[in-house]
Amino acid sequence: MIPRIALTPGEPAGIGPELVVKLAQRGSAAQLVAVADPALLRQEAINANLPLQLLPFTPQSPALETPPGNLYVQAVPMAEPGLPGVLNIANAPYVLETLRAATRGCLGRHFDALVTGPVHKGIINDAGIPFSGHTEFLAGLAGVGQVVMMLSAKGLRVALATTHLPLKDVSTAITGSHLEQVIGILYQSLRTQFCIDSPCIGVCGLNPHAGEGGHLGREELEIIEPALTRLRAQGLHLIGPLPADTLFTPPQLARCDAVLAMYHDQGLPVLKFKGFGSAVNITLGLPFIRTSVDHGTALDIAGKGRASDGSLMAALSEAVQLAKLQKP
Ligand SMILES: NC(=O)c1ccc[n+]([C@@H]2O[C@H](COP(=O)([O-])OP(=O)(O)OC[C@H]3O[C@@H](n4cnc5c(N)ncnc54)[C@H](O)[C@@H]3O)[C@@H](O)[C@H]2O)c1
Ligand SMILES: N[C@H](C(=O)O)[C@H](O)COP(=O)(O)O
Repeated sequence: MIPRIALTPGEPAGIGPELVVKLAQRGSAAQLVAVADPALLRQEAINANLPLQLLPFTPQSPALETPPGNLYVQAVPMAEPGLPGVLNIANAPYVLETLRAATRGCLGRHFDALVTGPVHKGIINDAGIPFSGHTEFLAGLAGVGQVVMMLSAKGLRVALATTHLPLKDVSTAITGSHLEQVIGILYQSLRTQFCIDSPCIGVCGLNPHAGEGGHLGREELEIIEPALTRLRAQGLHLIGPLPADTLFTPPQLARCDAVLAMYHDQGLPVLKFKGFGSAVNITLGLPFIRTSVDHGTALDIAGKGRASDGSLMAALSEAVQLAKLQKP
């Protein structure tokens, strides 16, 4: 099987388009289809002094491998030409349209997976479009109520109970039924997508020292522990809730196939310290495979030829592996 992968380069002023052009230089045993403005990709190739031939993508034809220096393209036009490092609200709708087009292709089974480059959440909001991240946006497009963000580095998987939420709203968002849904999706994905028969999930507490028996917060006693008890009764192997600074130590991590952090900056700094540059962001619970890079738009180095495509390569490789598992 030759997997057909949709690639969205993300924010046109960021490093995403450059990384997609770099990735194309390697060629691929998968069919790589950039869902993007062809003029942007051509300009990036000229800037980087790299060869690039854009080939038309026809969803009805059988999937083909991608020769080095080539890229299939499904065209989505930008509103205005972009400059590296310079955000432009006029192009925010373009960024979202690439995601809509790629998602339609995934839902219609024209693509076997979606690999996303980094978007700039701020400029999309500045353009007047509420947007908190791919994870929530793709769930909305797919009509799925709950998905789970998981980042994976060598030897560590970290999933999040809440994603792009102000810290002051985290505690109220962590309800028993929410945790049961999130842990249920994580557990099933570890079994079916990552082939772990009986996964063990380590669950962080929310408060310092997991609440210190109720003296430093009661969410562990009143919400997290009861949810874990209900899930254990269904046969799930769960550790915790443990203080995050205990769970993120080598002896505890050695017991777990994944860690569930209660909020973004409880889990992702640890994951990125371990694997930034080659880690992969995977959305669990979507009706299609979606992986992404572990970094942002890096406006400070856009157009300077310094961006590393390590995480994009890892995201592509993970997507291909998951697609082959799903459709051998
Ligand atoms: N997958 C995504 O869409 C995604 C992920 C993270 C952040 N973001 C968004 O990106 C924007 C900028 O975020 P930020 O500045 O916090 O993080 P960032 O990852 O863009 O940059 C942090 C630092 O890492 C460097 N860096 C990042 N990627 C690199 C690469 N591939 N090669 C070399 N150096 C690299 C940058 O130059 C910068 O110094 C924000 O709007 C944020 O929301 C998007
Ligand atoms: N939370 C992610 C990170 O820090 O790497 C990033 O913002 C991307 O999230 P989405 O895939 O939802 O855009």
